[in-house]
Amino acid sequence: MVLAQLGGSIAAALARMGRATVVDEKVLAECLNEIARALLQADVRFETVRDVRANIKGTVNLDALAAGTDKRRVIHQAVVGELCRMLDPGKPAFTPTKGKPSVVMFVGLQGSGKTITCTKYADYYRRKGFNPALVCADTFRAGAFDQLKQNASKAKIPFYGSYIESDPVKIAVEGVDRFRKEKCDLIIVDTSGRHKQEAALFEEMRQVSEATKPNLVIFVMDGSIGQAAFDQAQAFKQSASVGAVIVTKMDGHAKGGGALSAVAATRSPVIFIGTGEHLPDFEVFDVKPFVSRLLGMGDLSGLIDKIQDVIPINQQPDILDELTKGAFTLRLLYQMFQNLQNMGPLGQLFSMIPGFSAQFIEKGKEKEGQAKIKRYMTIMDSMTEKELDNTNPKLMNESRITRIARGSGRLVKEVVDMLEEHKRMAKMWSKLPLANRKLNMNNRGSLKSLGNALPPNMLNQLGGLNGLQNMMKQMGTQRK
Ligand SMILES: Nc1nc2c(ncn2[C@@H]2O[C@H](COP(=O)(O)OP(=O)(O)OP(=O)(O)O)[C@@H](O)[C@H]2O)c(=O)[nH]1
Repeated sequence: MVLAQLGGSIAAALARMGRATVVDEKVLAECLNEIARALLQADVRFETVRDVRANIKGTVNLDALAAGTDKRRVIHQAVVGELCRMLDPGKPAFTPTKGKPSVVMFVGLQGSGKTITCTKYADYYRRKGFNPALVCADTFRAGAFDQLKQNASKAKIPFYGSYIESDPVKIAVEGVDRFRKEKCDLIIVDTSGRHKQEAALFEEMRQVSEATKPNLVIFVMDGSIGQAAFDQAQAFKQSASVGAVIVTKMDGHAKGGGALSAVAATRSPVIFIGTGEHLPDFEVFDVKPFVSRLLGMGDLSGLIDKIQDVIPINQQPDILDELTKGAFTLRLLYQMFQNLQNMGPLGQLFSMIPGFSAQFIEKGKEKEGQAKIKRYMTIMDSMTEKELDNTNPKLMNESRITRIARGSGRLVKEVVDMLEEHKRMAKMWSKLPLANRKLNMNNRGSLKSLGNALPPNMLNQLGGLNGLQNMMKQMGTQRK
């Protein structure tokens, strides 16, 4: 996952604090030191880190806590709350409405990833049922139109541009008019970039904007510039009435934390992040779910989106009933893995599932995650029906484990590891109150808002893979 290292360090600091016999000022200070170090390493501004730290300390106030209060929980909540605050500009951006024509203009420096991001954005909304179109008003860079054309064709999105016309305003107006007539509800205008912020760029942006009257101007920024994002975002915001930001190249960049927090400090909402060079490498940026995923606590709303994108309704297994009735058996785990394998980029998915460890999430380690699932499934293939449906912890004795290992061609240690992992998930599952297992949600909107509204620790409580299964079940009733 994006910023897996930062998330991992903060989660580790919290876990260490959680293991302390007594949580006192010293333990809290150590935990905060570790968190501050992790944030600084992710290139978050010193002043921001200082404020985060002071605010957590102010919120927690150990001395004032009533006897019997779960201090670990209070600290955990304060950290999550502060991380959210750090990344939240406090105002939402314009979002297009299906069936109602919107014009969205993209601006940014050359090489920021603007062109591919336009297509990712169009593709994202196409998958949501919109009818998007792309207009290439970048006449500055030779080859810009070809690049957009190539991307757009690949994504099957209509496009407009010209090899000979050199006036970006003319192209933009023609393109927007044409797609308005064709009843496209999301017309995306890609504008020229420049190597640096310069007057000519801002003047061109102003002219295109005046001529096309966009509902939203999106500034695309390279996330690897870290804290420098503040000045850049500020300059674009002032010169081009930027309404939202997309931060690209968040994959594998330690400075991403700096970029995100710096953009937020300009009070510009970050709406998506780019996490690679391909179309699906694009994630909605929503502060609470992002922080939740960052700390390995899952992101239910993102997961719903993903599931709805990839799994046809008639292929949804109806296993919620089994889950609500019975225990979290190995058979259920097997079925969940089976479903997960159909869902595409595993790294992205795992980070949305509460309870999955950071190793599953880290970008570049998806293959290992996938291999692990395959391994687990091979092991389970060698189990008897009784073993798969078993709820008695004593059943899996040495001789059974040895037999399963031999049968699946895996090491005994691997079988034991899998059983341990299953035990961990089953434990999370068992902690969940029965009422929560039967979440009754009637529409996608309420599901999404629930995912967003839940405090992260509650998301955590939803535990393991059961949240996923609840949602799968819901999909069956929502997509009519
Ligand atoms: N790793 C990574 N690379 C990205 C991402 N987004 C874009 N890129 C790459 O960044 C490079 C520049 O992307 P372009 O789309 O050509 O950049 P641009 O901003 O449109 O450039 P101009 O049209 O000249 O303004 C390309 O090699 C992209 O593949 C991302 O999220 N991650």
